[in-house]
Amino acid sequence: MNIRIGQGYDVHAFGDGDHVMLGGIRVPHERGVVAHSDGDVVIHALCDAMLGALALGDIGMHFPPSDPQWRDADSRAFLRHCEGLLRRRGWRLGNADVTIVCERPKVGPHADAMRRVLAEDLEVDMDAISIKATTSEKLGFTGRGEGIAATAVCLLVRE
Ligand SMILES: Nc1ccn([C@@H]2O[C@H](COP(=O)(O)O)[C@@H](O)[C@H]2O)c(=O)n1
Ligand SMILES: C[C@@]1(CO)OP(=O)(O)OP(=O)(O)OC[C@H]1O
Repeated sequence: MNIRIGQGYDVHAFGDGDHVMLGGIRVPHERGVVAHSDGDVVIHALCDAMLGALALGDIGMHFPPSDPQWRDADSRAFLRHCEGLLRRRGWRLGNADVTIVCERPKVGPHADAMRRVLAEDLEVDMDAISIKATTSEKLGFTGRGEGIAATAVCLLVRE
């Protein structure tokens, strides 16, 4: 088989702070997120999608929340690690598609900056990375503004 698919999902609760990290971009917001690392749900969901495609477990198995080494970590390091795992096995990322779920912050104005950062870390063209967002129409935990979620799917390819 020369293609593999993976999917990932991540949630962080909002907490104290003045920004959220999304796709490696610092997005100003009146809340931060509660997390062991920098709490970047986009990158965490993307890592889980890539690890899922490789059947290599999940992000918590590679970077345990119990390990102080990852406290306040820049999630881009996790992404680059996952990229190395797939490349060493002969795969490359075909494309990835991410959906961020929150009422706020507004994601649209930052989406291209996120795509640029993620494409750089994943060593692919920017058009291989899609970032979308939706509210949940004020329903559920995202709708009440209690937290932020992201889902990701990716396709791995090899010739
Ligand atoms: N945090 C968000 C949420 C949504 N968007 C953009 O707004 C559009 C409409 O959202 P609905 O939930 O009302 O469908 C959505 O398609 C996104 O383009 C956003 O940028 N940031
Ligand atoms: C990223 C890690 C790093 O310890 O911790 P968190 O920042 O809390 O994020 P989560 O999405 O719960 O993933 C688990 C961990 O791998």
